[in-house]
Amino acid sequence: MSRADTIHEPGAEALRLVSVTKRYGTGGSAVAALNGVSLTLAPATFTAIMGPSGSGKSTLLHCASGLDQPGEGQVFIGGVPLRYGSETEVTRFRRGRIGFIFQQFNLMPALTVRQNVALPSRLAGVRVDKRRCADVLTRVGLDHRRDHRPGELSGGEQQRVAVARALVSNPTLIFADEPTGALDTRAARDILALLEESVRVFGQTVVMVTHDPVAASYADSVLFLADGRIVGRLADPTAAVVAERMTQLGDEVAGRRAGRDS
Ligand SMILES: Nc1ncnc2c1ncn2[C@@H]1O[C@H](COP(=O)(O)OP(=O)(O)OP(=O)(O)O)[C@@H](O)[C@H]1O
Repeated sequence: MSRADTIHEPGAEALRLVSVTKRYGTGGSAVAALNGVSLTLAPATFTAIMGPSGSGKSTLLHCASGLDQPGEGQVFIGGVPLRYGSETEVTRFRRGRIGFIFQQFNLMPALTVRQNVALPSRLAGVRVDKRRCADVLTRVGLDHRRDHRPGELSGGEQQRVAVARALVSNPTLIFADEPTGALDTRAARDILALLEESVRVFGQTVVMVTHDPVAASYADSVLFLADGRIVGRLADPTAAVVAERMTQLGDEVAGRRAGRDS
């Protein structure tokens, strides 16, 4: 696969959220998982989302990617408003725009590696480009395992298949929810290197939720969330500085929650 095949044209923005709010439940038991979040990410950037447990990281990823619909606010992907409708419409909208990588890989155990990579195309009713599948499997170093099933692969290899599946439609945006959470250090490094390559070589935009300061240090910047709000941004993060900020943030949030509960 040549760089010219896949590089994305620079545009004004890859992702924009405007005053996105998401509440769960009603009345006294309502939880504001996101509370008026606005952000703009430039193309070909790598952003990590961090924050204490329950701060809204997964909800942010789900709302930004169309897996979930915000209660209020708007989401734009490459300047185009995210559309909600039937599953088919949403799947079509995402194709070529959005790729997902999850902590638990989410591969279909009965399908081969190649069939797993081709699945998003099939679901979107698009012809499966065998050459493209082979190219992305080569990129993640697994074309020689294309006829194996996920159960025959290590966790790190399964996550590399999931990366290939996310890349096959050449999306402008890749959302990763704790992509290294279930992996050992070496396998995690392989996945982070692939995400980094997507940004630096292929011009894609990566948004990654992580608890791991080392994983976050691969990003260009870290957005910190607390209680459903963006409370900080760190450019050129190092693992040590990220770890320190996370400790501070955890203490602040715990202090606020204790104050509310007393
Ligand atoms: N489906 C749901 N129903 C009710 N409350 C929910 C639901 N999903 C999330 N929440 C609540 O919204 C808040 C934010 O959740 P979210 O999963 O986005 O946090 P997070 O930062 O990803 O947490 P973690 O790091 O623990 O995965 C939490 O208080 C959570 O309990």
